[in-house]
Amino acid sequence: MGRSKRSNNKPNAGKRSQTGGWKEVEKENVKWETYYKQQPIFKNDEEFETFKKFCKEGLPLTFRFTNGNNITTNNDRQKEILGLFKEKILPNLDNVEYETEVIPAPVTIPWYESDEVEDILWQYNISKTIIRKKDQFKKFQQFLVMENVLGNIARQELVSMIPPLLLKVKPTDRVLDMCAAPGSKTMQLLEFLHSTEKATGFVMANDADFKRSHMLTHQLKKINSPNLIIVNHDAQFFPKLFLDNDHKNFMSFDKILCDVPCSGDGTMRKNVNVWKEWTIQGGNGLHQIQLNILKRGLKLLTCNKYTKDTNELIGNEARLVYSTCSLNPIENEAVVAAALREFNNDPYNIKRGEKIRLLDSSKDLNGLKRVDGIHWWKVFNREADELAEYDETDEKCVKMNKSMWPPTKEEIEEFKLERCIRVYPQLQNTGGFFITAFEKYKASEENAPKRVKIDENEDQEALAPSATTEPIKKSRMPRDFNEEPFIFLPSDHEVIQSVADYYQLSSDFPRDTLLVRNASGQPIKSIYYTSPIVKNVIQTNEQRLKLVFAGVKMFIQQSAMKSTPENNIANVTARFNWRIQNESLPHAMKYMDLEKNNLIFKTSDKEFIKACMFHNFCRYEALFKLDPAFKTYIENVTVGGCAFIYFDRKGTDAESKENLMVPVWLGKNCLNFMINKELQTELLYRLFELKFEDIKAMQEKEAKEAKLKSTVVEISSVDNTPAPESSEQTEQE
Ligand SMILES: C[S@@+](CC[C@H](N)C(=O)[O-])C[C@H]1O[C@@H](n2cnc3c(N)ncnc32)[C@H](O)[C@@H]1O
Repeated sequence: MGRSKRSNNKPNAGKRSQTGGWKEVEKENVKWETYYKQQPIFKNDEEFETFKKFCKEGLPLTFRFTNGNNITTNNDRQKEILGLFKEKILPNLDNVEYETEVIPAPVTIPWYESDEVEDILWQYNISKTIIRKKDQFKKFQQFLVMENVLGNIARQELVSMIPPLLLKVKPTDRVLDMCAAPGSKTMQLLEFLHSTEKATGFVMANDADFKRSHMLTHQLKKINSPNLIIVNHDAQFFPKLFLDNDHKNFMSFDKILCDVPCSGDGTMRKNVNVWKEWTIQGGNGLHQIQLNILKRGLKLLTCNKYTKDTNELIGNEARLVYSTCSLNPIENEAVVAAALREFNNDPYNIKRGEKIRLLDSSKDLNGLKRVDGIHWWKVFNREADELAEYDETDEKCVKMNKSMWPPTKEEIEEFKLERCIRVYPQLQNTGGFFITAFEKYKASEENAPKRVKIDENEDQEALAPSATTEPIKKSRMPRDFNEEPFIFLPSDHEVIQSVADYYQLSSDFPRDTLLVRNASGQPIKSIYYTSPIVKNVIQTNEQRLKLVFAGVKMFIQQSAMKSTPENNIANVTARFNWRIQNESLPHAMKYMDLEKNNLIFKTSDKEFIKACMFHNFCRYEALFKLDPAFKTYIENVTVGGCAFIYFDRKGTDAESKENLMVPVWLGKNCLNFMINKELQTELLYRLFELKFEDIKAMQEKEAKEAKLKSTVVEISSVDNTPAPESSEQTEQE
């Protein structure tokens, strides 16, 4: 393997010293070493030394080809970008020489399977430092960054991808990600939810940290899912949500991810400060909160039911995955054992006949090298005293919890902690991770206690301030005071009527799931679209949820034409100022008839598309010359509004090329592709094989010219606002 001490010890692995110089973190920690050597994790010192050696090295690069925001259509984009990587980038990465090393080519990871596309996950044993230093990698890095920004490639540590895989999310699932920020696992959950055309379930991503919960919004925008809800709660007290408007039934979740806060000692290859900061107290101090979050998750989980005679699962399997990026048994097996012990002995659960157990995942993720969970471990206090058992009268046990100690002999039999998964850095050159899957089930009826009527109020989860059955007064509304509200528009609202008419959306377009985010409740700037289930969850639980984000921005009003009482949008016939946001087009497209919709101009002419894409404002005369059919189209369409160019690439090009539909703004004399600068770059590279340098030069030239003409070219703005007023200005000049 191309691993050299020098190349993998990253120079940025440190912190500025007080004198201003760069101080490298020393990759040694005696407390950590002593602690782990005493645990029954590694067979002998030699095995520990191998572990330590890997912990000191930089991590390989891992990247996954996703379907980006193309989630509701087919996998053509994913296949095309993967094909491009294999054809144009990969050949340059084979056995690259660097100083005295030869770095082998990237390899695929077989256990990340997708039904549709092969080879979606890659690992390349090279550090970021070399990538930046060596010119040969420049194209590869530009490609990675470009596709990552657009959400077509996910950069995520290999082991961090395991928990969502084990959750086995289906498009119909109600999914809760309890500790979600920064959101790399939520991305995967959404990818799985949208693995078929129609996702009827949803993913609720939660984080207790207010800022981090807002960060999730930014991160997850890449995937632009109308089935996502972002909330901000302490997961220990996550509120029980109602299922329906009459507030009679509580909702349970089919899949729950509990990727809890942890000491992170499995991430020391990436987060070098762990070497400096690791203490015994770090893990000990997190044990209780980890247990509380896990217990809350188990409470909210759907209970699996089995047939009486054959013990077969009825319906879909519900499961919860608990994970940490730590290898410390106090944060892992001790938490899992305590949850099993407490849940299965809780009189409330016994009364309901509900139990929990660990699932056997040994047949899952075929090819992943892993080690079984452990049954016993040593417990140390912050002074590193080894404590044989918990004694509340012993001073040494202050700040310790009884649940930190290993299970009894009987419990070992019952708990099956070997079903937990431990992944060590040396097994397949990754970080360290701990993962285990739980199910909640009803004991088969022969053994179950007689059915008893359950009084929900007995449920101790009233712990949660917002989980009372009393209606919550306005002053106690959990949403943050400064947050804009989420207000659904009535389905017969005139603006909805007008967008549906203008874009010729079919009658099954869900007109009642569009919302606005302003106090007036009127569509002023943007209209967001959610899936029906998301609308139901939000409306039913308005008083309980601290909602951060939901919905994808679908319609945006052009600032040039504000809707006023005098200028009633419904009366505007010559011009229409609500455009469709490019990223949300895959959702809207489902309700458009591509054959009959006369806003769509179809072409398979590469030169035509190139001309449109190359210039921010492309004059019609030039385009008429390239494709005379476009003249007829323009003569019959309303200029001064949004329309679409559909680029059919199957006819002219080889298979597995993505057909593209792009929103355009039609001015009086020219056309403007409404895509942002990042997508413009990507498409010019992907479709026309232009070099990055040439694309950049072209974009700079366009921007300069636009400036010279004092136009407001906003093609690069985040909102990809095409600024029709600027088209107008350009045309007038
Ligand atoms: C290990 S990180 C989660 C990583 C995330 N799952 C991912 O893959 O990107 C733990 C997260 O838990 C959040 N957190 C800490 N305490 C929490 C609590 N009581 N409830 C919910 N989230 C919490 C932290 O803010 C942090 O973002």
